[in-house]
Amino acid sequence: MTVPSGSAAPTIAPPAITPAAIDVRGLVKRFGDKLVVNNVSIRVDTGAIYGFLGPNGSGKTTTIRLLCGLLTPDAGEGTCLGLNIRTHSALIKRQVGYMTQKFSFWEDLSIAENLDFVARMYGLTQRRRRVDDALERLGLANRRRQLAGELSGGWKQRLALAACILHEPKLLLLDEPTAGVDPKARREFWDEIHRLAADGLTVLVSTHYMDEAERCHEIAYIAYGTLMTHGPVERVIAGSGLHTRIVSGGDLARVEAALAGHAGVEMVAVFGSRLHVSGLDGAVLDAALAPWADGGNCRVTAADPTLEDVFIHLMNRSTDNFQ
Ligand SMILES: Nc1ncnc2c1ncn2[C@@H]1O[C@H](COP(=O)(O)OP(=O)(O)OP(=O)(O)O)[C@@H](O)[C@H]1O
Repeated sequence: MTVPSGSAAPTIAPPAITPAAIDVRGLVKRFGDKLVVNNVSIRVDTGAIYGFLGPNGSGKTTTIRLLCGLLTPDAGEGTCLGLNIRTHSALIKRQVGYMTQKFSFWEDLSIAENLDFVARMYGLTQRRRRVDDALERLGLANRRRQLAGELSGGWKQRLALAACILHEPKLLLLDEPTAGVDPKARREFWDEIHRLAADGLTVLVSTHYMDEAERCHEIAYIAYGTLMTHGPVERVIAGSGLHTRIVSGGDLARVEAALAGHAGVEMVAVFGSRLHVSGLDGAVLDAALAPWADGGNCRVTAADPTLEDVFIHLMNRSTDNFQ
């Protein structure tokens, strides 16, 4: 391309730097002699959906609470929404919407009445406008008069989410928000979360579902207080160092039994008519599979590890020091 003489050379715009919604370093939390959060540092971009995964009771909820000043760390520092998590927790809390695992409604009140009740409880101004906005945002407007007790699991979760955004928070904390909800309702719930994030809301969500993890912009895997990996899903998978082979055809149950516990084979599991085999060294894996690929009638192909492969691998490598 030629630049006409006399005109200024085109300038290259610098990459957009998103301010961090959360930026914390070295967070530590103990309950009694149990080290529940061990030196965790995390940065979450504004408008990002950040997922927390890990075994039950391994510190996900505690970490999320520390990140936004709902709990005070024993060590560590940082900011949430630009405010110091130690000294400004009251200010942070006002800008946080928290959907706990146990949201409760008044079953005999309608959806709109439940939301109005929540708005009154929190002393919000412009209640009517806020309730109408939340109903509209979450596709609940047509159901506003339906009793909460009659709602299916998916709609109940939406009502819970509506209650969390009534005060127009900047940060949403969702603690396993779709546990027990069917796949279609879960997908719709996540569509809503993406719409909220697109409008600038930052979302921290804990989940045990792989498909939900894959819908997060970034994820963190926490096992027994330790942050084992974090980043965008593709980077977490690539950084795992795992190699995976798919075995099909032949007597898969026999292959599985032979490979379980075999040196170099970290994981082996049947998925329908295919066997997933993963390990840290591709050559060792191929050597373990050679008798089945060459002598047997199995087909062995290389594949990318899935997120589930990576998480099971991480879980196998971590030790439960909470017991
Ligand atoms: N207030 C508290 N006092 C004492 N122990 C606590 C407290 N809160 C959490 N714990 C303990 O800290 C550990 C981590 O709990 P946390 O709820 O953060 O885990 P989690 O990963 O969110 O679990 P889950 O997936 O089951 O929801 C658990 O052993 C739990 O029993």
